[in-house]
Amino acid sequence: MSAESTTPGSTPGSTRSLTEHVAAVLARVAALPAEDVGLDELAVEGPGRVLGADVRAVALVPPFDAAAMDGYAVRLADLPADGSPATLPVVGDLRPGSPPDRRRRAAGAGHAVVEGRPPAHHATGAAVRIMTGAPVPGWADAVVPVERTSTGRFVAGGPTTEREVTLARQPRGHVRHRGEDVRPGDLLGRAGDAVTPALVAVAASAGLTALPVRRRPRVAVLSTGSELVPARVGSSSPVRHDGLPDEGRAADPTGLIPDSNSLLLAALARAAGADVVRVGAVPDDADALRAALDRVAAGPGVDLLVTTGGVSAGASDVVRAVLDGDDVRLADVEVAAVALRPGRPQALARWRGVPWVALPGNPVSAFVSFALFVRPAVAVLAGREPVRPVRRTVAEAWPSPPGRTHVVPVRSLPSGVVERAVSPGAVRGEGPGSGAAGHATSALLGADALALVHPDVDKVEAGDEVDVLPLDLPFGAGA
Ligand SMILES: Nc1nc2c(c(=O)[nH]1)N[C@H]1C(S)=C(S)[C@@H](COP(=O)(O)OP(=O)(O)OC[C@H]3O[C@@H](n4cnc5c(N)ncnc54)[C@H](O)[C@@H]3O)O[C@H]1N2
Ligand code: MOO
Repeated sequence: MSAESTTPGSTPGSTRSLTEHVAAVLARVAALPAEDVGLDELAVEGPGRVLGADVRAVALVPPFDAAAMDGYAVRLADLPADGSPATLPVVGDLRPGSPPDRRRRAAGAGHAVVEGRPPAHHATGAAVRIMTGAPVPGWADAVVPVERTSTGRFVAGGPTTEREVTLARQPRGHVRHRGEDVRPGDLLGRAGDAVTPALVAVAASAGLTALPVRRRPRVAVLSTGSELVPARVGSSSPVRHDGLPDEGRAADPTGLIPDSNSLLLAALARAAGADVVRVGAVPDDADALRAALDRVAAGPGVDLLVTTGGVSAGASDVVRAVLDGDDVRLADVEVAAVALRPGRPQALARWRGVPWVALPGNPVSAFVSFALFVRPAVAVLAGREPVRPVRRTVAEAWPSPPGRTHVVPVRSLPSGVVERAVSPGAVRGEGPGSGAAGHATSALLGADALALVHPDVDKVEAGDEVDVLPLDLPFGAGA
């Protein structure tokens, strides 16, 4: 994040810039230890694992000289140098999986041992049928593709029938040479790189059976608010579906709303490469929150607690009530007003030693706060570099209230410029919809990045460049 000035806010606690709060969060986490995990497990586990150490090859790839084409292995010296054809006896048939002919290579002469046939000796040389991937005999130095020979083609599964073959030198040898791809000691991946499908495959080819990877961070997410009910189909949904003309606008009789934040944060944490423990909603009751935190923090291996809501100045702000109280389980409390819109009220602490990032409850604020503070923390725990903002040109002007970093959900157009992502309400001409409002979550639906407009800027003009934090790099290799 770029450096910026701080602006006083109404939320109690110290006032700080976005950059300062990012630093405060990251100061509380460190890379988890590395452990060796088998390639078979890594292959099916999915993305999110990061190398804890450099990885080097221990074997040659290819491990032996191998045919790159189905055809005949020959010794070039046995074929006329002017490219005219020669007829050679076919003395063997090598398939992938056949052992290399070490005995004859060591002797430096003679021909391949034919499966089921005795070795043949021909003063003028010989050819051996060879299939792609089979070891090339030590005496041979080229493979002539079958379609360039008198045989024309091989019949799959058919016997070796031809006793001789007519062929000529080809411009290419069609031999994959031992170790030409990878040699022991070659660097395959660096500490901090994401485990990719290619790395798993190359490591296997290069003689490794496991990789040193950091444990996947385990993140517990918990939302607070007595207004929250689980978003379950068929439950006592507070939304009216009575078919009245004002359906969807009717005043909700219960004051309850679906708990969308714990779903949002769980999905974001998963997309950031974490394992997730989703607690769901806890009512605005300090004892209930303390008990929920205890249940999560006492469990095995939770590396980060993330809560939403209850962090501002309201009478029922339960996170504040717990953070402001005296408790032996609580440590290192920082309550901050961050010069950020949305996402100003923030708090940090430890509960039973587990780092706790308390995000505001407004859903867009929670989303933005996750992207700015929690995703980088997950990256650090995982041993990855956090995703960094990039510069992008904006397609259209928009107002930007100065004094705070204005976070605007944007989407990238095919030309690479970005425009604001808007909510259905804004499309209808109602509501703020630009995502500037902390509650207009639907503006996030089409967003692939967050524009971070500097606190000094009061208007973004078409053609301006702004910092943009990509949202679509869930398991990025550190780019
Ligand atoms: N006097 C002040 N009031 C407020 C301030 C302030 O500085 N002084 N800050 C405002 C800002 S900015 C924000 S953001 C919110 C954040 O407050 P809280 O973290 O205490 O959030 P809540 O009050 O619990 O909830 C805010 C809003 O979001 C809805 N919400 C909460 N959790 C969920 C959930 N899990 N799923 C869906 N929706 C949720 C909640 O119902 C509220 O509408 O405070 C302002 N007030
Ligand atoms: O900052 Mo609140 O987080 O504006 O919505």
